Amino acid sequence: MTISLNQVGKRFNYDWIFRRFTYTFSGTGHYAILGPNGSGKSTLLQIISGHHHHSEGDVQYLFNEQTLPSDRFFNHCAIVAPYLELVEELSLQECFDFHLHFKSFLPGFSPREIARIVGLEKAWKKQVRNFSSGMKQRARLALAIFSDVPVLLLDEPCTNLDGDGIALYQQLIRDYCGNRLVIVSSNDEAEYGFCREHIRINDYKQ
Ligand SMILES: Nc1ncnc2c1ncn2[C@@H]1O[C@H](COP(=O)(O)OP(=O)(O)OP(=O)(O)O)[C@@H](O)[C@H]1O
Repeated sequence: MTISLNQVGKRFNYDWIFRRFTYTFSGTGHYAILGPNGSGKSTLLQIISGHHHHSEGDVQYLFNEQTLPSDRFFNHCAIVAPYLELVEELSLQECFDFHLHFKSFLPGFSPREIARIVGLEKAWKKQVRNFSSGMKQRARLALAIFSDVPVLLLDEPCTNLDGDGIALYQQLIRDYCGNRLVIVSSNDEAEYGFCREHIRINDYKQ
């Protein structure tokens, strides 16, 4: 997968959040979008994912050397982000079943096995509404990282995780993300330390 942004800018009302962002994300690269609070990291990730529309410039997706319409990109990526809510009424088991209507898991992994790997085996029948915030984040990570997709978009992926949770996240990245395109929006090195490419959003103000 190749994602190319050419002269992309985003404006909310009269405020430009960033401008003239030109960059290509490709192959199995690992990229970190860095910058202080409110600088536009999350907004850029949401433009890449298609959740937000850009105000100027072009975003193009290339898959198997063919142009992918932007409304099809969603099938090829999985997202972890604080604004993406789990369905609170469902149990973890139901959550995984629901997810499987849209995306498959990596070959060889059953939902139960995935729950065990992320330390949620005891919560299998528990309603998500009764999960702690860290348990919800583990569930979000599980659903995204074990999705059989070539692109992972991670927005503040260690939000609400304790030390063990952060170590788990880093292990999941090592074990399952080596052969995928990963873009992390963060200002915490524990979240993006594995990324070789660093993009500073503050370089794209005006
Ligand atoms: N829907 C919106 N309407 C108006 N302004 C918005 C909207 N969404 C984001 N913004 C503004 O865009 C700017 C960038 O926000 P964004 O969430 O992308 O920052 P961030 O770098 O991810 O910050 P943080 O590190 O705090 O998560 C902020 O000034 C924010 O207030």
